[in-house]
Amino acid sequence: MISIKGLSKVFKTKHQEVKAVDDVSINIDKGEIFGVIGYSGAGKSTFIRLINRLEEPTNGDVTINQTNITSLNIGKLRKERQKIGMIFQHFNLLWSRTVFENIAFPLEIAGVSKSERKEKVSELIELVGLKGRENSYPSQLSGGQKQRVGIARALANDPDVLLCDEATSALDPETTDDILDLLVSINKKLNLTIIMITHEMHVIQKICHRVAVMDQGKVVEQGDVLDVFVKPQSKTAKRFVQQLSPLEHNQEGLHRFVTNDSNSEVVKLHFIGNDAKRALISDVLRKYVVDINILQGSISPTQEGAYGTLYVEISGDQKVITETINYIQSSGVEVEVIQDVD
Ligand SMILES: Nc1ncnc2c1ncn2[C@@H]1O[C@H](COP(=O)(O)OP(=O)(O)OP(=O)(O)O)[C@@H](O)[C@H]1O
Repeated sequence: MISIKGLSKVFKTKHQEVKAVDDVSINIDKGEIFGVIGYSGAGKSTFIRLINRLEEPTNGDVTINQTNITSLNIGKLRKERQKIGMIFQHFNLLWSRTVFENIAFPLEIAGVSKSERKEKVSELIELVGLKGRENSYPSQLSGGQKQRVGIARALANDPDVLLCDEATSALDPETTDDILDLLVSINKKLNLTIIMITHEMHVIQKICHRVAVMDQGKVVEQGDVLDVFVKPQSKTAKRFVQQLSPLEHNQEGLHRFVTNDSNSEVVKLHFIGNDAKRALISDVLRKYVVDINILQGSISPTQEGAYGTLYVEISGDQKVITETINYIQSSGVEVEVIQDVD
């Protein structure tokens, strides 16, 4: 549905050139929530602004529903932009207008009649959970409520795509989760495609189906959220994943828990999707005469299912330990034998 090919943006200043976005290619499916994560300065904001041409690309193409956005003249671009909603970190509301008037604004610009505007705005107010606040001004609203107005306004012209530029970065953790839940429910209800720019791995974990990791203008990794979380390939993705769930990727200090029994192996088990719900340990103990000492573990939910990691020490007869590991592996749970326990 969205095809981004070889997209680049070079900013030329007096003394230097900055490649803010460097040859980025991404395909996004209809109804997908696609996350783009990167540290400050990675080029995320520039990238998202290139999609609706708030920023003009230096090179490359953005095609949405077969329309090449990059080649449109300004008149056609304006029309096409009505199908691309956008929300911002600092909400960008009109402070002299009420909630109702803010949401009605894009409809006024699109030339929608007063009675239709009223109907549509009421529908949107209901959708984002702001009933009763129609006549409030932005200054009278909390951050979460302001972003709900931003979302309603972005949806006014029934867009095909919603661009979210750090939409939860100014909110506290609880309000962030409320807004993320709202975005998921809108995505499901309207089958709306959402592109989410963020520096928070929690946002990706909670709502995205796929993710691209940006570093110095380039996409250094992209894939299903579960895959990137379980097996991050790039240095940047590894850093992000580790921040979110340090336990899973940090085996330092494990030596404090192992028995140092010569007849034991320390292994790391990776559970993905439905495997995370299995009672694997009791299953193994019913089948094999071994002891299992749980060292550390965690489980994290994502939009695409849960993933978890468990470090265990398996003790017993070496032959039986090997059989146990083979059995766990054959049941679909990935096993990594840890040779040197830190
Ligand atoms: N208008 C501009 N003129 C010159 N350089 C710019 C301009 N906008 C962005 N840049 C540079 O492009 C690079 C990418 O910036 P961008 O804001 O896209 O990154 P970001 O990942 O969104 O970071 P942040 O989250 O801090 O905004 C940075 O080096 C920035 O200084």
